[in-house]
Amino acid sequence: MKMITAVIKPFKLEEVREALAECGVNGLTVTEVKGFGRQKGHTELYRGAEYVVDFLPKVKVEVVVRTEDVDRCVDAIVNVARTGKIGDGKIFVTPVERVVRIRTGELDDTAI
Ligand SMILES: Nc1ncnc2c1ncn2[C@@H]1O[C@H](COP(=O)(O)OP(=O)(O)OP(=O)(O)O)[C@@H](O)[C@H]1O
Repeated sequence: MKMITAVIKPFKLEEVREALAECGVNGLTVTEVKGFGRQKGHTELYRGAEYVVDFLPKVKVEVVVRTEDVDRCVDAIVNVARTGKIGDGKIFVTPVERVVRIRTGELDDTAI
């Protein structure tokens, strides 16, 4: 099993959720985060003064999938989250050792 962590532009969340649902994903976790990549921050005007905003709002989507489903899910996220402009985000794939469904005690593949 692998954890796919996608940091995306917030307005892309709904499309990413739909794309993952079409891939058979049954659950995921969403967190509002801030970050920067090469995009860095930008300058914003607030009450007439200029402020440099160091961190931009992003959405982090975490989804654990079977290893054989990783490529399909990653492709699905890339396809809908890409605008072609800087700051489209990143996807990280990491190993997951164990999953437990608390209600039933089911484990791993059957618990995803
Ligand atoms: N190396 C990293 N580690 C952890 N989070 C990262 C990393 N790089 C980017 N992020 C997260 O992803 C978000 C979006 O990154 P961003 O798209 O700006 O990356 P980039 O590499 O600069 O790509 P682009 O050139 O398309 O802008 C960042 O705001 C940050 O939250």
